[in-house]
Amino acid sequence: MWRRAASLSPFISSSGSLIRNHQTAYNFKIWESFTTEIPTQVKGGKGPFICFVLGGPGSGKGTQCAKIVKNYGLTHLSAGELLRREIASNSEYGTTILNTIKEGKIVPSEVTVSLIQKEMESSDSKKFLIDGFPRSEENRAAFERIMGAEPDIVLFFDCPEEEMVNRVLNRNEGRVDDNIDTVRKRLQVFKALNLPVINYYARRGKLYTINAVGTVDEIFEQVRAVFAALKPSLGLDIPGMESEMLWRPAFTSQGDDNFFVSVQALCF
Ligand SMILES: Nc1ncnc2c1ncn2[C@@H]1O[C@H](COP(=O)(O)OP(=O)(O)O)[C@@H](O)[C@H]1O
Ligand SMILES: Nc1ccn([C@H]2C[C@H](O)[C@@H](COP(=O)(O)OP(=O)(O)O)O2)c(=O)n1
Ligand SMILES: [Mg+2]
Repeated sequence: MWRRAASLSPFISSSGSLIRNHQTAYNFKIWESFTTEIPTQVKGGKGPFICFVLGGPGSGKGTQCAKIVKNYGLTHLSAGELLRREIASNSEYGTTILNTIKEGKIVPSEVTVSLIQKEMESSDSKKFLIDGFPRSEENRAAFERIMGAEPDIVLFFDCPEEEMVNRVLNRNEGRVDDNIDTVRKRLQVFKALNLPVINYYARRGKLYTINAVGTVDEIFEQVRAVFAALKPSLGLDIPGMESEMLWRPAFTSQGDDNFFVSVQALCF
């Protein structure tokens, strides 16, 4: 079992804060603290690499996580999937979880964190993609308290509400929460409880905001740029991350011009 102190090391300060040029779907203050600084938690085998994946319902988190897994081999833990599995297993919390999800609300943090904890501690992986978590300050604090860990980076899929609603209503996976009433409630909960967490990580210099409008591949190119940007400062120090992944150039299928255009689009 791994453990890591919840304290943070200083950031590498290489290029200062930058302002993004795409209008955020939510008019909040990512731009004030968005930065290209690469967080450097104390590495050296103390804990796994952790990437949280955030965004509203239908913003494309799961879709992009599947591509990250395929390209970079991180272990994907979807908080929502773990909760749905718990419902399906008729566990003691099943009914409460089901009702909470139908209402578009957030399941008590202890339940969700203990499911994540079980997965992480029984896994040999050293690099985790934790999707749909933390969805509230309470989620975040519970993870830090129980796991003694913080994310190395946080991806935020920034998507306009109507696009998210359309995607959810067309998702077609038979989910109890994919209906107009629940998704509207979920959007309210997202704004009230999740945006503050996203802002928190922006202030900590850990947030990478992805414009979630476009084709799946276009969006993934932005994700690829984030992982490429991690390479120079984290080098081979991300436990378990193969050198091949870390040294793979971004946008291999495109020219250098496209690379810089895309990186600027991501960062400014
Ligand atoms: N870039 C995209 N453009 C259009 N539809 C998308 C895009 N990305 C994902 N989708 C679709 O939108 C729905 C929600 O995507 P999903 O990955 O489940 O989002 P989330 O996990 O954030 O709720 C799915 O049906 C998915 O196939
Ligand atoms: N940290 C979390 C994650 C999900 N949940 C619950 C509440 C969410 O509306 C549902 C579904 O989450 P999931 O991440 O699968 O949903 P989306 O992929 O964003 O549509 O699960 C939770 O209570 N706490
Ligand atoms: Mg999802």
